[in-house]
Amino acid sequence: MQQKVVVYRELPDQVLYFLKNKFDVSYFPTLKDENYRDFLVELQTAHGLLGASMNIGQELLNQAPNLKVISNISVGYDNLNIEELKQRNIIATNTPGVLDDTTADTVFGLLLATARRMPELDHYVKAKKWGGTKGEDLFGVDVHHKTLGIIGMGSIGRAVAKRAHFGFDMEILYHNRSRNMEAESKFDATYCSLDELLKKSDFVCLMVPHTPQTEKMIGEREFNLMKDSAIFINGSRGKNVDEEALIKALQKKDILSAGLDVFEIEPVEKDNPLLSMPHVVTLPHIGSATAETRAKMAMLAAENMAIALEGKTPPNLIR
Ligand SMILES: NC(=O)c1ccc[n+]([C@@H]2O[C@H](COP(=O)([O-])OP(=O)(O)OC[C@H]3O[C@@H](n4cnc5c(N)ncnc54)[C@H](O)[C@@H]3O)[C@@H](O)[C@H]2O)c1
Ligand SMILES: O=C(O)[C@H](O)CO
Repeated sequence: MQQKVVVYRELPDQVLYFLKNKFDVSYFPTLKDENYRDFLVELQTAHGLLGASMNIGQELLNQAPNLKVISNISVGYDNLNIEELKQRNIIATNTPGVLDDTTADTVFGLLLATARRMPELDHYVKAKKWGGTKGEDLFGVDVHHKTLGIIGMGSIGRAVAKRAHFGFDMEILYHNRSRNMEAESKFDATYCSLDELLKKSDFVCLMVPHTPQTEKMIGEREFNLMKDSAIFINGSRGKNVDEEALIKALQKKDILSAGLDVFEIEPVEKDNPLLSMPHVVTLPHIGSATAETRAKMAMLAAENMAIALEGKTPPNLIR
């Protein structure tokens, strides 16, 4: 009998074709209130679940008694409780590597856009305010030759460092769980304590996973340590930051501005004060979202699923 895979994300045709060749596929390109019941019914007989970012807790797992594999189309897996999955003999996989450059492009783009106030200036031009001379009130700050502090020198952190070092002559400081020799030798990055990084950096870029240890790791104390001229960039997870403290730091001008791809609550709440700060640049958690990279992530997730359901160890097993 064919094994069943439930998919809860829209997939490129070739990925769907690949899965359908091997499995009985129940496909939910989007999950809404209207089809959630059907999704739960399909889950009852599913061996695999493939998608991205849905929080998969006990309640959902109780609806999936035959589940053996969860394949995330993302590198982050804070939507899963790995210990709980282990107890249930369910294995999980993610999609590292294939999104590094695309995500680093977004993060660096966010850094540039925030430093040079590009969204604000775009509004200024389109609002037909561009008359005569442009005064200092429209100026941004330089990125090149400044100091970039990267917290989390993993795959994406290194791709950000590469851009900063080779493209912008930046000095790179980093803080990580352990020293990263590749970053030190290739990008001249200097390892330092979190506090030292916060005090010395012109740009602070957060690239750690969301775990119990990183939850709200950047809060009031950390914003106070940053320079008044610092620009904070978060390309990781919103929950790694105390968002209330970030809002206060921006309001009190303890830091200059922020570029954010991620928020504590997503989609971001409509009354979030960050949305009414013109100098704060916001993106809708879109770091890896190009058609090419999302297709690669989806195919890698499908391959992980296929290998795992064959009873073999998938390349991106989360341990
Ligand atoms: N914005 C987006 O669309 C987007 C895209 C991809 C990834 N992400 C996020 O970025 C994260 C990092 O991705 P990656 O592929 O570089 O992962 P990675 O595992 O290669 O790197 C993470 C790094 O963080 C370090 N780290 C972990 N906990 C730490 C701590 N408490 N203190 C200091 N350093 C710590 C690790 O040592 C590692 O070097 C993902 O987990 C995900 O949450 C966001
Ligand atoms: O973790 C990831 O891969 C990104 O945040 C996309 O969800």
